[in-house]
Amino acid sequence: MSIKVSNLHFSYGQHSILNDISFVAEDGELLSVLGPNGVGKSTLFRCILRLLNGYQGKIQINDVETNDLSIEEMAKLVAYIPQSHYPAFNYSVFDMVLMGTSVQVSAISSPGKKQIQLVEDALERLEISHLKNRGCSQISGGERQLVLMARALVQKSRILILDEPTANLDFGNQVRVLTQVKSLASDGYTVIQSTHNPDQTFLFSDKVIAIQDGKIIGYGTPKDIYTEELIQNLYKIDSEIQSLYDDKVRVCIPKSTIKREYYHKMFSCL
Ligand SMILES: Nc1ncnc2c1ncn2[C@@H]1O[C@H](COP(=O)(O)OP(=O)(O)OP(=O)(O)O)[C@@H](O)[C@H]1O
Repeated sequence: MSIKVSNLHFSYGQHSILNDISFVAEDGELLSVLGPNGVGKSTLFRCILRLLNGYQGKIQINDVETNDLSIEEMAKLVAYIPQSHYPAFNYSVFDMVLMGTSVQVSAISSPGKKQIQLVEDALERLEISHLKNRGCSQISGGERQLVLMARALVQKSRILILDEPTANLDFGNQVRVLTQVKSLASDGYTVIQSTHNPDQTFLFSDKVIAIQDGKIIGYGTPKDIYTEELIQNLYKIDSEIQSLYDDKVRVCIPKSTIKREYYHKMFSCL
C-alpha cells in the first residue's frame, strides 16, 4: 500500500511549517523522516493522519486522496504509534492490545475469538507474550513501545506511522524496536517513522527524507543522502562520517569531540 504526499504546505496561523513537501513510501518500505527539533515531523504526521486540516497539496493512499476517506476507512488503512507515554490507566497489556481491534468490531459487539487470536499472535510476533497479564504502567518504556506496536498490528492497517519509536529507550531496546520495525516493513507493511538518530536511520531505513526550514533538503536511499554536508545542514554540526563493513554501516563523529592532534593522526592513516 503506497502513501504519496505531493506539494504539501502547512502553517499554524501565520507560522509556516511545511513548505512544498513531496515524497512516496511504497509497500514494504521503511521511510525515515530526519530533521531537527521543531522542524515539523509530527505536524507532517498529523496532516497524513487527518488530525490537522487546512493544508495545501495532496496526500494519497493508493492513489485515493485521504480527504475522500472517512475516519473509519482511514483507521483501517493507517495505524499511528505515538511516542511512548505513561498510560493514564493501568490496563493490562492484553487489554491495551485488544483495544486495537476496535476498528474491526461494531460499537455494540464485543471482541470475539478472532480478535483474541489476533492479540495472541501480535504479542508472540513482538516477543512480549510473557507480559500479557502485566499492567501497562508496570512495564518498561521499551516494552511499552512494543505493546503500542502490537496494538497497531491488530488494527490490521498496512500503513504504520511511528513518531520517534526509540525516544527514551536504552540502546538495547532501540535496536530491538527498530529490528521489529524493519521486519514489519520486510513483511510488506509501509512504515514511516521520525527519528533523531542518523546512524540508526542509515542502518535500518530503505528511504530517508531530511527536512530543514520546512523544506525537503534530502530524499533518497540512506547511502545517497547520509553525508557530512547533510549533517551540517540539518544540525549545524561539523562532522566526519566513517564508513564500515563495506558501507553497510556509517558512523557520524562530531569533529568538536576529537582532540585536534588525535583527529589528524587518526584520519591521516586511513
Ligand atoms: N498546535 C500548534 N500550534 C502552533 N504551533 C505549533 C503547534 N504544534 C506545534 N507547533 C509548532 O510547529 C513547529 C513544528 O512542530 P512539530 O511538533 O511538528 O516538530 P517536530 O519536528 O515533530 O519536533 P520534535 O523533533 O521536537 O518532536 C514547532 O515550531 C512547534 O512549536
